[in-house]
Amino acid sequence: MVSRIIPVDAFDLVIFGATGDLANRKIFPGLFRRFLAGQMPDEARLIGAARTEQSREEFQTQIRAAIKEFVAPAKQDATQIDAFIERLHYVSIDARGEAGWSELKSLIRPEVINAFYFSVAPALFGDLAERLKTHGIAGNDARIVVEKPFGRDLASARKLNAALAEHFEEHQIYRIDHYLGKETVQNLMAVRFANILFEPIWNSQYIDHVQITVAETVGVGGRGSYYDKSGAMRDMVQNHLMQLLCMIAMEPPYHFDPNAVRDEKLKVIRALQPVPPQDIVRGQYLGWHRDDQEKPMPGYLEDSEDPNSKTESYIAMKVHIANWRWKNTPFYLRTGKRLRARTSEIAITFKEPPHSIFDEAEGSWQPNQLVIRLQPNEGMNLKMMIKEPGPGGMRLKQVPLDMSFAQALGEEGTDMPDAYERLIMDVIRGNQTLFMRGDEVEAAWAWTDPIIQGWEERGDTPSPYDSGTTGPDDALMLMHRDGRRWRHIK
Ligand SMILES: NC(=O)C1=CN([C@@H]2O[C@H](COP(=O)(O)OP(=O)(O)OC[C@H]3O[C@@H](n4cnc5c(N)ncnc54)[C@H](OP(=O)(O)O)[C@@H]3O)[C@@H](O)[C@H]2O)C=CC1
Ligand SMILES: O=C1O[C@H](COP(=O)(O)O)[C@@H](O)[C@H](O)[C@H]1O
Repeated sequence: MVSRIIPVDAFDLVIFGATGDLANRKIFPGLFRRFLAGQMPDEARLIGAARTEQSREEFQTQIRAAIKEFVAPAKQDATQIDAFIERLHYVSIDARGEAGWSELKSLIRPEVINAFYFSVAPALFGDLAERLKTHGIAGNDARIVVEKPFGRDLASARKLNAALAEHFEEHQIYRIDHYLGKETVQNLMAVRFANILFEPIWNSQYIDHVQITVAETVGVGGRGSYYDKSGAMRDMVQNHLMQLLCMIAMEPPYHFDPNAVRDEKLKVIRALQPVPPQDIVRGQYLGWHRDDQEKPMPGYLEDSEDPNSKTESYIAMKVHIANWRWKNTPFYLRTGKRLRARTSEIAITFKEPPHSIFDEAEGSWQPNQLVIRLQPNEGMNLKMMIKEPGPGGMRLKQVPLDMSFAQALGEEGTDMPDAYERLIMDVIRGNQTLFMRGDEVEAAWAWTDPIIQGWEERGDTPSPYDSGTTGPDDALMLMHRDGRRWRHIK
């Protein structure tokens, strides 16, 4: 079975920052894959824009190389690449200058969908928004797509929102959080709201706690200067982990509709309790000499190039949501770089049955757990108690009801669009459900800011941890002292 392709209408998509890393690694390769999938109409036009002076042909050569490097060899069909490349145009534009805009205007067809992807530093968002309007390029139906980071605190996020709002309505603004474009993250909503099984027990009466883990093996090398001003809290928790938490915690929206979904997420963010310092562990990775590598891998302080940096590359925290559904069910979040494995998952641990009828089974009982694997091997695992087979009496054993989406769905489950492809196509379709609304981003910063300010005021230093491990030992204590354990990162 092959996945159902929903065709989009004709469009002109301008990518500002077309010579940059994100455009080359994700955006253009993703657009090529959508082209291969037959989702791009013949009339689609893709226009790259950046300051670099180059011809259309030189830009086409750049994107050819990007496709070669970042698209799987099995998809490298020369005829298809030629056909895709034909759709590419290039305009040299400085976001802060006036040259190039009339050339861009001449390429934009007002009768088709117009979208403008700001794949540039956030400091340029306001300049681009303003010039798109003053040069009469973006009409009232045009869409703009903005990348993260959307601010570094509440004040800067408000400023960015205000700068965009001067020229565009909220329904035209698509704030990207690429986690929302991941297949399994959307599956969370299907699992919760398309099945009757879970909803009656989806609350603090039945759920003991929730663990959200996004573990990475990569360090911050190459992005040290950006990351050092950000840290795991701003880079991952304020956005990606927050969105995962919202998907688990939100009330059922009345409809799968952009504002209905985002209203419910916003309520969750607003209900997040302040987090006291004892409920947060920050870490920073140390250098590592792996047996299989000749050279030692640098520690965070070398990667960040600031030998005194107090920025965290790891964070674990216990979060409470102050509402009826979640009172007394903690959410434990953790994310870090240079950990043992690349694993992203959400684990929901249920409470024990109110009374056990199996006296002999005492001690062997383990809680039901629903584990939703976001990556790798996307799928779900429901851990259940059954009788241990054999004549040994009523002894209980925990077994997994494990489903890998790839296996369950066959070809349909393996050839999924990646997050960026899906989100760009949603922009063209005009569907904002998987994009963050301005008030949502501000609410997330309003919760994050006091936590970061507390570290800065106290001069907190992150705990060092060995690369290739599960993070600092203090993070184990965060759970142990509550009589709980983190799931193993493997
Ligand atoms: N790379 C990634 O994996 C991710 C990136 N992001 C975000 O995406 C955005 C782009 O990131 P990335 O591609 O890595 O950045 P790069 O530094 O690699 O690229 C920046 C792009 O902006 C262009 N640019 C810079 N100044 C101007 C200007 N004054 N006018 C017009 N264009 C300009 C540059 O081209 P030129 O010099 O030719 O003008 C280049 O094309 C950033 O906001 C980043 O935070 C978010 C998530 C992941
Ligand atoms: O936005 C970001 O996400 C990546 C992790 O994304 P994934 O899709 O590979 O899980 C992270 O490495 C990066 O620091 C952060 O900016």
